[in-house]
Amino acid sequence: MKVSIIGTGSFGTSLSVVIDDNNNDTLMYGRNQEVVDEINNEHTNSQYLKEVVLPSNIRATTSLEDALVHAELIVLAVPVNAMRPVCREINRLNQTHKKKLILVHIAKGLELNTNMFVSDVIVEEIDAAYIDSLSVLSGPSHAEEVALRQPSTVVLASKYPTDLRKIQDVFMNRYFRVYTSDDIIGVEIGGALKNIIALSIGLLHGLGFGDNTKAATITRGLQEITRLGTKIGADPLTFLGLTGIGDLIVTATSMHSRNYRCGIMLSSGMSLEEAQAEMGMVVEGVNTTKAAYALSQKYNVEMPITNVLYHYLFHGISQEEAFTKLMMRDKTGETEELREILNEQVER
Ligand SMILES: NC(=O)C1=CN([C@@H]2O[C@H](COP(=O)(O)OP(=O)(O)OC[C@H]3O[C@@H](n4cnc5c(N)ncnc54)[C@H](O)[C@@H]3O)[C@@H](O)[C@H]2O)C=CC1
Ligand SMILES: O=C(CO)COP(=O)(O)O
Repeated sequence: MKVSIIGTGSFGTSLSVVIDDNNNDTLMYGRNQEVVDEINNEHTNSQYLKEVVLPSNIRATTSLEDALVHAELIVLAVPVNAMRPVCREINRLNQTHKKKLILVHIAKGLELNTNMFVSDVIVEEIDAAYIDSLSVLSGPSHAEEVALRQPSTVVLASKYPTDLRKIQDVFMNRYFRVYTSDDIIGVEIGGALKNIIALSIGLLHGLGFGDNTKAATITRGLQEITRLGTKIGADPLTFLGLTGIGDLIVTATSMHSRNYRCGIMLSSGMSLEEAQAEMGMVVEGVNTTKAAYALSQKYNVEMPITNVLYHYLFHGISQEEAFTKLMMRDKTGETEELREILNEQVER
């Protein structure tokens, strides 16, 4: 297949290796001329993936129109905050070309201010008449390891009933196993909200807290992600899978994770702005904490960790207040709140 990857950052570049290994004709679009030249001439992308040599047939362009014309399938591999402008531009260019688009996005987060899922942002910006299919690819998959062909497993979930098998073949191979799902809400919520928990655990790690506290945060974090997701209409089983607990483990326990590392930087006294600038790559957990906090209020779902991180990051509550809020909140059964939400779903 002819595949265009929109975005020459960490994950877009690592997926170019997978897609090229599967004998697809791979073109990357990037807005930065130097990065594009480096991919074409040196077959590296040293700003985002050090020590990785890309297959020499992967090409890159700074022309979004060329990428659109080339594509039988488009992989949208930009951060959440870039998804809307990029899709708007694709849609504008497509008024001339009138292509029916097969779209796969890989962004993990919620849009700031609108609190929307990425797939909904895409649908808002690209004319329905031009969308043939729209899927999300998500799961435990650090770009650094995918690019080195380390065995990884992900999930492809679609918004529309579509021929997922055809898309699965573009990505799947002996080191990149792709499962399918029809629960796009669950897959997107899991991918987005694990960043909040990873950021929290990075903070805890940096502040010197131990394994008990981290295990509690991962487990109770999954519980609150599942509560919000189920309330919004996700299948609760999705959170037991790769895009739920799987991505939570890989992100909340790894120095590859930008969210985890951002938490560590904050614990050393850096401001949010300083930590994000130092990272030089997207830290989706920051905006997603704001958006998820807003959703928890809107849907009246208890999300204590998200709530505390939100107030810690944006309203300067102290560590002591944060722990009091978490440890001394109203007494409850371990699964009581989730059970109530599940019962509501059954009644509907
Ligand atoms: N890095 C990883 O291991 C993984 C990342 N993701 C998700 O993928 C998304 C992208 O992440 P990364 O590739 O890691 O980010 P990154 O920070 O490494 O790269 C982002 C890329 O997007 C480009 N970009 C930003 N705004 C743009 C615009 N308006 N037009 C064109 N290009 C634009 C940047 O120039 C850069 O090349 C995020 O939502 C992240 O959560 C998903 C799976 C794994
Ligand atoms: O989503 C990821 C791996 O699955 C990467 O997480 P970070 O954005 O925290 O690096």
